[in-house]
Amino acid sequence: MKPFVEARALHYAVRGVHIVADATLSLFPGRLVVIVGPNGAGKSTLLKLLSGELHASSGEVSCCGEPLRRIPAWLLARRRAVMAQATQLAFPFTVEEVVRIGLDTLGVDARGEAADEIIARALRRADISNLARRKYDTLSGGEQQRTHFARVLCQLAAGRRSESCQALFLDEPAASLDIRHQLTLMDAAREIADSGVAVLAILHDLNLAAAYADQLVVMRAGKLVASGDPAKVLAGGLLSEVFGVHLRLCAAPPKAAFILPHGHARRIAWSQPAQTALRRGPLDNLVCEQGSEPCATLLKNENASTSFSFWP
Ligand SMILES: Nc1ncnc2c1ncn2[C@@H]1O[C@H](COP(=O)(O)OP(=O)(O)OP(=O)(O)O)[C@@H](O)[C@H]1O
Repeated sequence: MKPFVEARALHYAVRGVHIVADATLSLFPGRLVVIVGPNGAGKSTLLKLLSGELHASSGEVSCCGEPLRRIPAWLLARRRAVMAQATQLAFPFTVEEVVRIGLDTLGVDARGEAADEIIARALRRADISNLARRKYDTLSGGEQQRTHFARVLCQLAAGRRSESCQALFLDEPAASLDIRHQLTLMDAAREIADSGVAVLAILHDLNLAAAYADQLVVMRAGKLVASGDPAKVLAGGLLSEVFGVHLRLCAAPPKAAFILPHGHARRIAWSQPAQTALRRGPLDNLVCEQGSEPCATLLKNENASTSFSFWP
């Protein structure tokens, strides 16, 4: 399969400081790539280089085999949607108007029944239909984040009418979300990837990264220091070193589960078989068990057995 977006030997420097160095990465249709790494590692900068928002100091990014910088903005808007880490809005838009921007950027008819249906679907998928008429600047942080997710869903849906291959870039899309909306958003990202879109997400939550990524990329100081199957990347000692925290492996638990942090007590990330099982498993089956220790939430899936990583 050919990559949809391909970056080779990318460098990006500001005033002689290398923010991204020698980054080579391909995004394939149907695959969800997650980038993790400490603050300032260069993750957002790399996402901007791959999405065409920034141009590399050296190296090349191509999309469908064409150099990204040669693709006109109107066509790029149809081929890829970007949810930035933070978005400032200059006018007092309603939620629906912000989501409609996803259509306006494509230069397509943003009025009419078809457009309304795309917008309604995006609002529903991001669970903000009830907020459609609210002013964006009166929303909570998580509601604003879901509004921008709806906007990019809307842009992708409209762009799909003319472009069969697309990419979705998500920069910390779940940072302000509660656990249900984190899972809902990542489920949607997974579904979008499964529909043939190349998805790249930056996440700080290693649980989410482990649960949803097809490929996990670790960045440190501008460089890609690991890339591959999440279970392998998480199981090695690299993450302890990169994040400066102690990580040790635990024995397999009796049931596959996704355990969320309880205070600062523990963080657990699942290996690939459990991720697959979890994705397919029911999310309404909530129990609370982990030996004698309490844990905040545990999503149980009876069918899987697995090992997991444990941050005490
Ligand atoms: N235009 C710029 N001028 C100077 N420094 C910059 C510029 N853009 C980014 N940087 C620096 O480059 C580094 C990487 O920034 P980037 O936003 O890509 O990091 P990140 O990995 O996404 O971090 P975070 O997890 O905190 O969001 C940071 O130290 C940042 O301060």
